Amino acid sequence: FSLTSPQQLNTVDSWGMDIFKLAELTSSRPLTTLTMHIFQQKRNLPQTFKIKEQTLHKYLTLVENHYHKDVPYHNSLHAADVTQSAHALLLIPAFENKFTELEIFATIFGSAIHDVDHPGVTNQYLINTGSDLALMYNDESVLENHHVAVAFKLLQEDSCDVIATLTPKSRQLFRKMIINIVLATDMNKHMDHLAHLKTMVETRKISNNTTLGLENYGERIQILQSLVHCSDLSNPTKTLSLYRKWNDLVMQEFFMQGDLEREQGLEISPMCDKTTATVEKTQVGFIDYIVHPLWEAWAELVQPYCQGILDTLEDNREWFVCSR
Ligand SMILES: CC(=O)CCCOc1nc(Oc2ccc3c(c2)CO[B-]3(O)O)c(Cl)cc1C#N
Ligand SMILES: [Mg+2]
Ligand SMILES: [Zn+2]
Repeated sequence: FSLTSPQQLNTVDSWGMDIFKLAELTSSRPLTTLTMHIFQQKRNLPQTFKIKEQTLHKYLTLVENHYHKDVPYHNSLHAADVTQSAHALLLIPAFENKFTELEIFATIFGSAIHDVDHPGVTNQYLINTGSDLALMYNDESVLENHHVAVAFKLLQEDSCDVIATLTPKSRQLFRKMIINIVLATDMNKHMDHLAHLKTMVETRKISNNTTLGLENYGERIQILQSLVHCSDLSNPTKTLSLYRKWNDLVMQEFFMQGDLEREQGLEISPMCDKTTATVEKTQVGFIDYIVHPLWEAWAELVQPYCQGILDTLEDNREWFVCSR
């Protein structure tokens, strides 16, 4: 797997990396290529945790194969995009030497697996249709629980256990962090999460200490959860051409779900009815109620490092307003 790393990979540290181009160059194995590159070239994690290159490659290939190629948005390209975005956010100077190697490992790993085996429909759809997954997880964070369970199940495959060399204590902490990070990507948890982030920003202001509160696990994991959640909702903060590509893909996925709901005589979910939805209105609403408040809080927490990202988000919103 000494992939001659496509020159695209030398933009892996930047916010504007074109992951679509990487997918073309790697015959659509972007997740494995990108994550190997970040682990090895950028973070030296196999060295730190004595992970054999073959084990890491085999596991990432298995994970990538468990993303659905026929799902327009929630496939391995989205996972690669979130992983690269999370990697770029971890490089913010405010975080320099703030997180342990295990926390960095968990953040990159958690991003790579955070949507594995996503079926291309929402939690609500799985609940409404009485799916086996909803039955399994009692309607609570159904997809997110499934993503974590699949990721850990795949570790048990032959020579795929990338955390075999960790001490039992580190394995336990790693697993706890992955569960906390991936379950925090459930949109049902978004408002609680945003409230906690705002509290963290306020307390930092009051105590006007410039350093981030990183005393206890609760605060540390909350920053990593926010970092991955922001990466998961980063499409509108990227260059307009990238954002419009992601938007086309997610609307295809939503409309496919709407078609399924119409066929089954179910109420059609918000944003999923291709006969009524106006894509631009959907995006302006998503930015105004979800994405901008989150990124505004995040930018304040790490100021001034994400001001440019917030500016792009606001410009992109204006573009969608004018184009509807
Ligand atoms: C162009 C975009 O920015 C698309 C982002 C996804 O578009 C939405 N996603 C929403 O919620 C989720 C956000 C994250 C995720 C999921 C659902 C399931 O897996 B995931 O972790 O990727 C909501 Cl509520 C609205 C939109 C809109 N538009
Ligand atoms: Mg998800
Ligand atoms: Zn996602």
